[in-house]
Amino acid sequence: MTDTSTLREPLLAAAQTLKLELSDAQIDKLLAYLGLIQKWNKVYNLTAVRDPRAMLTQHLVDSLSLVPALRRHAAGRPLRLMDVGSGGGLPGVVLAICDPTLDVTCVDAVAKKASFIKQVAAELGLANLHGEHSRVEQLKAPAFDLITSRAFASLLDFTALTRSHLKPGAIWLAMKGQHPADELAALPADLDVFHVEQLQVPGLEAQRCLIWIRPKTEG
Ligand SMILES: C[S@@+](CC[C@H](N)C(=O)[O-])C[C@H]1O[C@@H](n2cnc3c(N)ncnc32)[C@H](O)[C@@H]1O
Repeated sequence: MTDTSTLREPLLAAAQTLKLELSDAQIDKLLAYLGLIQKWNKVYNLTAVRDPRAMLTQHLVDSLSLVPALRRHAAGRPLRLMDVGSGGGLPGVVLAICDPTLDVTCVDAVAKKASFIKQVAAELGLANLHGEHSRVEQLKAPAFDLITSRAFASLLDFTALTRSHLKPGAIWLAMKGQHPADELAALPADLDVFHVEQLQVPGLEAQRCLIWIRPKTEG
């Protein structure tokens, strides 16, 4: 596996800034995951970011910024989560590592990316991580408590394509850059955007926010 030991200190510092408690084993797994992305990037075409330090900040720490909010919401409940358009597993793999009570399915339309997730699950011993090769609109799977996405689609497409996969009472969590006013305005009236949360990503100047949505009829 690629040596990621020089990234341990910056990762620990980022976790501390996010006030995120992570065990040594979780830090080890996050670094090992980064090592697997670096090792297999050319084969699986996972990310355009090549520099390991940039990968740490732009992908791993960016995904980690979602974890405090998710822990607050899950409060230790064993929830089923789908990360749609997960690509190389962002944020799905990071969530599976940081919260073992979540059962995480990473769905992607590209077979190689779903294979990479299965490989990560096997190599890191993550029994709560699954890779599914499917367009999400054709996915056959039991319903989920939470559906996340990062750099996947507009809020309208994200919610429309995945609505049939929500359990009663389930919610969507969309990771976005700048506050997406136009995308929010395009959502149908039967959806409730019940929280828009600013995220601070240590080391990133860019704006980030998290959009919490649920169906009004099932809220
Ligand atoms: C820009 S990438 C983002 C990957 C990852 N979430 C990230 O933040 O790095 C978008 C991903 O969505 C996948 N995708 C696009 N349309 C899809 C669909 N209808 N169902 C499942 N995956 C899809 C693509 O194959 C691609 O891997």
